Amino acid sequence: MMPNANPNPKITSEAHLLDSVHRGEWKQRDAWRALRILSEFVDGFETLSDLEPAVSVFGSARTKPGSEEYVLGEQLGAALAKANFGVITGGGPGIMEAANRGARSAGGVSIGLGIELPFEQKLNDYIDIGLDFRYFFARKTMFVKYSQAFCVLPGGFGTLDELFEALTLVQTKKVTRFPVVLMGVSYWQGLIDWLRDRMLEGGKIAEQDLDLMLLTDDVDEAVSHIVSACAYLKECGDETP
Ligand SMILES: CC(C)=CCNc1ncnc2c1ncn2[C@@H]1O[C@H](COP(=O)(O)O)[C@@H](O)[C@H]1O
Repeated sequence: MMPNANPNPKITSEAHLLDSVHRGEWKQRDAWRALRILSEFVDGFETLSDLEPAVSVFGSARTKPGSEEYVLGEQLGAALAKANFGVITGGGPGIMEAANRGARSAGGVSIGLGIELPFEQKLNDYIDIGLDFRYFFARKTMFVKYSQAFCVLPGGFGTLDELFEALTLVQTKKVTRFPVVLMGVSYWQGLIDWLRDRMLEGGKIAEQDLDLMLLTDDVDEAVSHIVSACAYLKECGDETP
């Protein structure tokens, strides 16, 4: 077994909620937890409901400042801000920080939706509107509800979770069709090939499901794709262009 890097991690509220072992707690505590969950939605709705159009940017928490991917995140944040989009991230380090930093440097609105984690964590230094969530599912609702599009840069499990949640919501028409841009062709191409060769070939998804994503390295292409998709959606509703 791998040694745990932190032998005494804090037990988060979400870990208590999802605990499937201590059944005795369910009856006494979960009803109260429901109220805390509700308050998280209320805070999110109240803080974000006046937000101008925005785009969520996802990507690795581990990307180092100054790296090629970090610079791409900064450029994307700045270009989105110049196109009058607020930039929403998970509020953490890495790509999240890069996109917030780029947005702020271009004079845009920079939003961070942080998450309580078992280890010390604070919002990055480039955020104008910041919220801290205890529950991933409440936070995810905010990303979807207050974004016009998702941009996904290279990342790990968290990034894939956010990408596939968005694609599932669009595919099942739980949200109106909105643009999902994958940035970083060499990083994502293997995944796209696998989706085509295994999922599509195996009949697990439809051809049009792959069309939900634009794959590019080009920040201007990403932003103009989002701008035109948003203009189309405004005019025509959620019919596929
Ligand atoms: C150094 C480290 C692991 C810090 C973790 N700190 C985090 N702070 C905020 N959001 C996060 C964090 N880790 C993962 N996420 C969420 O999951 C995505 C990144 O996960 P990953 O690094 O690709 O898997 C982000 O878009 C974010 O929404």
